[in-house]
Amino acid sequence: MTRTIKADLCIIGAGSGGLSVAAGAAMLGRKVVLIEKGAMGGDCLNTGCVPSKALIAAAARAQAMREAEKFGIASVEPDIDFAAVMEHVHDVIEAIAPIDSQERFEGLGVTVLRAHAEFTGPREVKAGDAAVKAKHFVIATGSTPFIPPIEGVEDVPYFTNETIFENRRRPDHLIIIGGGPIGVEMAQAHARLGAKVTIIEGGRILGREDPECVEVVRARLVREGVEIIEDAQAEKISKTESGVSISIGAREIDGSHLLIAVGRKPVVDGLNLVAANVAYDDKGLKTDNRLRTTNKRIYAAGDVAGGRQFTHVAGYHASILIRNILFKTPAKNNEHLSPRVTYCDPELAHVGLTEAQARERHGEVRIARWPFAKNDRAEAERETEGFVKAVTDKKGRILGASIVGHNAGDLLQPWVLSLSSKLKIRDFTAMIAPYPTRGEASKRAAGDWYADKLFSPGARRLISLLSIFD
Ligand SMILES: Cc1cc2nc3c(=O)[nH]c(=O)nc-3n(C[C@H](O)[C@H](O)[C@H](O)COP(=O)(O)OP(=O)(O)OC[C@H]3O[C@@H](n4cnc5c(N)ncnc54)[C@H](O)[C@@H]3O)c2cc1C
Ligand SMILES: NC(=O)c1ccc[n+]([C@@H]2O[C@H](COP(=O)([O-])OP(=O)(O)OC[C@H]3O[C@@H](n4cnc5c(N)ncnc54)[C@H](O)[C@@H]3O)[C@@H](O)[C@H]2O)c1
Repeated sequence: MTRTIKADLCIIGAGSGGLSVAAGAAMLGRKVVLIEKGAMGGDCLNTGCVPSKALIAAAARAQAMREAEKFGIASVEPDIDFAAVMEHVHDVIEAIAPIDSQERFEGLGVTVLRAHAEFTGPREVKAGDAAVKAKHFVIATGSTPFIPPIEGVEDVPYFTNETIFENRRRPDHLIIIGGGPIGVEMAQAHARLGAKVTIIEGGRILGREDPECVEVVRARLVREGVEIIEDAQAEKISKTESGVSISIGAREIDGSHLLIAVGRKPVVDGLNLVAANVAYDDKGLKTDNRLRTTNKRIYAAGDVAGGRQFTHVAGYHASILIRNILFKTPAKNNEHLSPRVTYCDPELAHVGLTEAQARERHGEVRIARWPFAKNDRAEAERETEGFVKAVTDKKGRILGASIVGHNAGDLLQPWVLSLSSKLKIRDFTAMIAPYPTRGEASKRAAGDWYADKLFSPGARRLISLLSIFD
């Protein structure tokens, strides 16, 4: 028999987006129903950010052992127990899982239903034996791996991010189709853990990023033994005795395992969105700038909203929805100010416009730059690859920043703040940065922006003139 539950807010999907909306609304005293058909925590906790970063951390330890010699410590080839590495990955998931758990959310007062949800009308959802009637709905159903229609793909075994962290046997030769963030992060991690790795990329690896930064990452990947084949379309995949074979033109690449990482598609199937009057396309739900769908009582959050696919963006969407739905203040989605970081080594972090985008939109731009090769901390730690690069308009308004180097994701944060707070490059020069930190490179980049003017013949003349007061 169907039971009816009435709520202020019904959220479909307990991933990064749905959980953040649910927690905020429950803590503000609203009656919330959260529906999840799979594991609590969604993609990020179970098959995305958390396992990938845990695997990357293990791989970094292995690499540090190989490179210890530069510190006067004997380098050794690590003895890697791949199954134990995956145990570590799952330990990390388990350690974080309680924060996203059903128990925690029930403790906050949320009604959690573990079932597939689908709309039965514009203001009603069915989930298991429950019919949920709510004043507002949030669709936060995320995304799944896109599997390209390459000939033979249906007849071969392959990993996606949903299965690769279950693999307990080190691949002899992992072929990765797709050189985006998933492809690059997984390539380096597996190579460092002892697998031979080949990336097959249709365009250029990390194609959204500043090419100058990508070159630094590419050089490191190649140095560590990752084979990168770019501008290459996989035309056919076949099963072989030892694994798979990929045809690219006349070339055949044989490997033991295959990972497909060519992008993700929004999860809209099975929601009966027609009954809810919610429009969507291949990119996701159609929303306005307040994240409302074509049904004004139904909102979107996270990957399914059709914008950037990051956990911090899903969390940001949640804050926009809380303001729109609960505080009734029209809050706009400005996710173009959100950063992105690829957690390869060296990391590649970016916010705002790239140099190419800035030149296209603003014409004349100026670049502030500082290499880690001129940073004392980087030198002490023998991690001098990469640089800070910021793009400004003629007057010093910051338009974007890219950092490639060790810990770039953390180093990017002041630049993220500078964009959201509309700071200028001179604000960086006014800051006192602690010595010796890698973060000093950002201040030095800003100083570099002024170098031409500060040390110009005109400035020298002025100083000479002022010396009459000595
Ligand atoms: C390998 C990998 C690494 C990543 N690394 C990072 C990173 O380092 N940093 C970063 O910011 N982002 C990263 N991401 C992206 C990040 O994981 C996603 O952007 C984020 O998880 C999206 O959250 P979401 O809430 O939109 O969707 P999800 O987390 O996918 O949650 C959606 C939930 O909805 C449920 N659901 C779907 N349909 C229904 C239904 N009909 N009824 C009930 N429940 C339903 C699903 O089961 C799922 O649990 C990574 C992604 C991958 C794949
Ligand atoms: N560090 C992070 O924050 C992080 C890490 C992993 C994933 N993510 C998120 O997950 C999303 C999905 O990642 P992704 O790497 O799967 O997708 P992506 O869309 O970012 O990159 C996919 C790559 O595959 C290539 N490609 C597409 N079709 C191809 C084909 N047939 N043959 C060869 N190459 C092909 C594309 O040119 C592109 O470079 C990311 O965009 C990001 O939002 C984030």
